[in-house]
Amino acid sequence: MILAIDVGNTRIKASVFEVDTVLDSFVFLKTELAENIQNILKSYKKIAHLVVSSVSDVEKNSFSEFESFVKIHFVSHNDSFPFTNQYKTPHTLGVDRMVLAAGAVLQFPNQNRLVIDAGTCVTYDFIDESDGYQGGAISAGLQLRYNALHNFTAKLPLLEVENPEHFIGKSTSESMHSGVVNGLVYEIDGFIDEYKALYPNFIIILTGGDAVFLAKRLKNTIFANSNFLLESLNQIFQYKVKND
Ligand SMILES: Nc1ncnc2c1ncn2[C@@H]1O[C@H](COP(=O)(O)OP(=O)(O)OP(=O)(O)O)[C@@H](O)[C@H]1O
Ligand SMILES: CC(C)(CO)[C@@H](O)C(=O)NCCC(=O)O
Ligand SMILES: [K+]
Repeated sequence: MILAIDVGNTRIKASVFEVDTVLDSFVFLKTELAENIQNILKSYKKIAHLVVSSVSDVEKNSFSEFESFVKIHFVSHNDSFPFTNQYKTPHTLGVDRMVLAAGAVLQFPNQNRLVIDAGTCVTYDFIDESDGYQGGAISAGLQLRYNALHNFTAKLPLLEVENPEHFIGKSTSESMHSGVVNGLVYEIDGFIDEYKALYPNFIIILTGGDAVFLAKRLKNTIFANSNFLLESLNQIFQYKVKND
C-alpha cells in the first residue's frame, strides 16, 4: 500500500493506493502537513511507501519524522522517467509536469498525448508517440486570474469563480467572469486546435483543481480526471519497482 502526495503551489493532495485502486483521498494545507500524514498513516497501517512530488518550498526534510515508519520517495530530476526529455532547460522543468508526462506515457502507451493541468497555473505538456517530451506552455490558472485582476488594479473586486451568464458582460462582475472564465476556455480550446493542426491524432488528459469546471465549458469534448497526478505518482512508483 502506498501514499501518493502531490504538494502543489496552493495545497496538498494525497491518495492511498492498493496497487491500482484508490482507497481514500485527502486535501490539506501545507501548514497542516505533518498532522495529516500522521493521521493517514494511523488509519492505513499497511502503507509502506510515501511517493512525493513537490513544486513548492515543502522539501524532503518535512517528511523526515516519518522515515522510521515508511520508505519515502521524493520524485526529483535525478529519477528515471519513461520519456526522453527534449526541453531545452530540463533541470528547470517542474517536477509536477514530469510526473504528469510519465503518467501519460505509462497509462497511454504508443500515442501522442497532450496533458493539461488546470491548477494554480495552467500547464500544457506534449509527449509524442515516440515518448519524446517536447514541452508545452505555462499560463495563469482560474483563481490566479481573479486574484491578479484584484491585486493589480484599484477598482476591481476580488470575486469567487462563477459561471459567466452572458458572453457580453453587462456589469463589472459579469465582465470579469466573462473575461476570466471564457478567456481561459478560449485559451484551452485554442491550444487544442493548434495541436490538432500539427498532429492529426492525440489524446488529451485534463486534470487539476479546475478540470471538471472547465471540461463542461470546452468546445472540445474532454473527459476530466482530477486525480491524474496522484495516479501518475502511483504509476511511477510501480515503474521504479520494475526498473530498479
Ligand atoms: N478548496 C479549494 N481550494 C483552492 N482551490 C480550489 C478549491 N476547490 C477548487 N479549487 C480550484 O482549484 C484551482 C487550484 O487547483 P489545484 O488544487 O490543482 O492547485 P494547486 O494545489 O496549486 O496545485 P498545482 O500547483 O498542482 O496547480 C483553483 O484555480 C481553484 O479555482
Ligand atoms: C509551472 C508550475 C508552477 C506549475 O505547477 C511548475 O511546473 C513549475 O514550477 N515549473 C517550473 C518551470 C517549468 O516547468 O519550465
Ligand atoms: K498546475
